[in-house]
Amino acid sequence: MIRVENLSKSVGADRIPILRDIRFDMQQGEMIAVVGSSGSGKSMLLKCLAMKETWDSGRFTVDGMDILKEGWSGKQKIRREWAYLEQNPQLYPRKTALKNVLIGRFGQTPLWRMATGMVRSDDYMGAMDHLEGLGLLDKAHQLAEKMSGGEKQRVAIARALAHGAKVVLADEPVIGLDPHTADAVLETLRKLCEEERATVIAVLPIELAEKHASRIWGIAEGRIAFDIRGRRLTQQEKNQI
Ligand SMILES: Nc1ncnc2c1ncn2[C@@H]1O[C@H](COP(=O)(O)OP(=O)(O)OP(=O)(O)O)[C@@H](O)[C@H]1O
Repeated sequence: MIRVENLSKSVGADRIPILRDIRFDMQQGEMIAVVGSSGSGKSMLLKCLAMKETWDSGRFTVDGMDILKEGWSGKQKIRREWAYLEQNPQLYPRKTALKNVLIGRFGQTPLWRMATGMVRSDDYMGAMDHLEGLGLLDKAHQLAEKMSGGEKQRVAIARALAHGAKVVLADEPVIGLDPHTADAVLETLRKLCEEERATVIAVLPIELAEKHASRIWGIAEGRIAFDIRGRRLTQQEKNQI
């Protein structure tokens, strides 16, 4: 179980508040969509959860561990077990899509194998399966630098899946994708939740959130304005964000 209590974050010399008193519990297997207008704090929320940004205050409990109190080892737990997919995914430009996905398994691969570049066949098959699931089988041997933004996003998702991430934090993972591919990517993430019991938190447009997510958080002025499950947004909720 993951619990966040009173997460607040402000920035700059003037301490402008960006996140205010965020609190929630989430369980394994949930697919949570974060919706809200531009500048409402969606990306900052994901960055704080990924421990890419410091917290001003709050409590963050994951599997019974008090992440902020644990300091470095708390941060390491999140970095090891969670995947953060930023808007512009960081890939190795001179490596192929497949190699970029396999790099995601390095945390679980012996050092000598990383050094020699020898990859287990089940790692290879797993990486190809993930690329296929995300519609990238024909791009497996293409250099990352030659891929479009949407393709790079999908390689980054495949890498997170190959890494066996327990929680995937995805900032606008389907931006720029055609509707068919966007649906396929979100289906893949949903399957990950259902079959592997992973948790996904993704910033999405409202219509895709309603179609694919099991839970929707509406963010307004750095607060969770609503937290709903298993239904579409009401007009009143849409007006809140
Ligand atoms: N490092 C920073 N310094 C100053 N202001 C920041 C910083 N990071 C974010 N902000 C501000 O915090 C607010 C929330 O930013 P955030 O990127 O979380 O918004 P968002 O909801 O993800 O927006 P978008 O949908 O446009 O990506 C914005 O007003 C942004 O300008």
